[in-house]
Amino acid sequence: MTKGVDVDLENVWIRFGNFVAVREANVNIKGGEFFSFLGPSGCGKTTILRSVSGFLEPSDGKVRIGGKDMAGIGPNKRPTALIFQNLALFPLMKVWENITFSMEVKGASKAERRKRADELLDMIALPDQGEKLPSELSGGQKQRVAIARALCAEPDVLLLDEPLSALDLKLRQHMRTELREIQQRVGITFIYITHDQGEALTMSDNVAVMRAGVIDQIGSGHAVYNDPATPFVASFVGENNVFRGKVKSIDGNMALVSTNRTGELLARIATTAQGKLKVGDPAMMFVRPEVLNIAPDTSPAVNRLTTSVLHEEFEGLIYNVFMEGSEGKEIKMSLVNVGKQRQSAEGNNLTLEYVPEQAVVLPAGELASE
Ligand SMILES: Nc1ncnc2c1ncn2[C@@H]1O[C@H](COP(=O)(O)OP(=O)(O)OP(=O)(O)O)[C@@H](O)[C@H]1O
Repeated sequence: MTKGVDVDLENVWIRFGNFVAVREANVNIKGGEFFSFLGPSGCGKTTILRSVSGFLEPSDGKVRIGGKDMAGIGPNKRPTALIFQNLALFPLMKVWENITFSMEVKGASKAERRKRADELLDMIALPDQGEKLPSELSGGQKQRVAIARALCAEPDVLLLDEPLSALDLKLRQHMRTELREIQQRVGITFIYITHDQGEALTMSDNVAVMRAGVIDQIGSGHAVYNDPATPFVASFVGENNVFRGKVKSIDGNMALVSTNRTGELLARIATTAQGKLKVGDPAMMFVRPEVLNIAPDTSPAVNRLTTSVLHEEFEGLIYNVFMEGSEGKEIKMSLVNVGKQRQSAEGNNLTLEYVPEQAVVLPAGELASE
């Protein structure tokens, strides 16, 4: 099987009439990487994928695969294979025939096809299932057969457009691990489209977070979660509490933000804003639910906020405590369940604290809508 090749988008714009679906996309996807485009519905993820697969030409800019400019090269001539949400296996063909359909079209012998099907069935951990019909497989098994069918054509790049969204939650979570394992086994470039941040973070080497046609950030799951480049990324990837205010002072990479309701809050300036954020600038401070804690009486005043508890919920692994925030938004704190029944604080005031380095300050900007 071929190893993956780089996929590059250079200054790619895609317009439909006056509507800009993708704005100035610059992306370098390394050969053999699992790369995801993550963003809400309608942000342009599928449109980007279509420009890589060749079903759509960019209005401006270049798509390169393996360094080669793809302009004017149709989908059948590109070293890519595409997997959709609706897999559409051929219902009357056996699993092994489904997998090797592309070889049959090219006139390969039955013996060759059978041999290749067995290799691919091993690859997707479904040995000895080749004689079954698709209707005799589970949803997850069908998904794996669709992947094997796409891999049979020996693409350099596999494009996956929300392939797990039709599966139920448990299977979806299981398939994340499977997909990642298959990708590591075959070693080719996977480009994955999803609006599910859990999927993107668990499987990807790198993630591009998109908002309304614009790529806000490209980085590892760790980077986009812990060091978001924009308020949109901070509020779209995972859960976050946001506090609005103005920068009161800056000391190195730390900023003190005066907020309207919750006093002065200290946090680390996000990497992209370091050296740019100035005293007096409108800012947003983000602190994740798992970073908040109940403050002991001795903690320093700058990392503390006092607010009233509205309600609590028990989720098994964690207790979620919802408190009064500003602008009608609740503040959420998640406490790990250590096996002791928690005394509910509903109706009381709580003073919270956090480690300032684990909270992030960004210039004020657009948030993701729920
Ligand atoms: N052929 C087209 N003509 C006009 N507008 C289009 C066309 N294809 C897509 N769009 C618009 O471009 C935007 C991006 O669409 P796209 O399908 O890429 O979104 P997406 O991020 O994949 O969303 P979803 O997660 O819902 O599939 C949308 O506003 C969509 O309406």
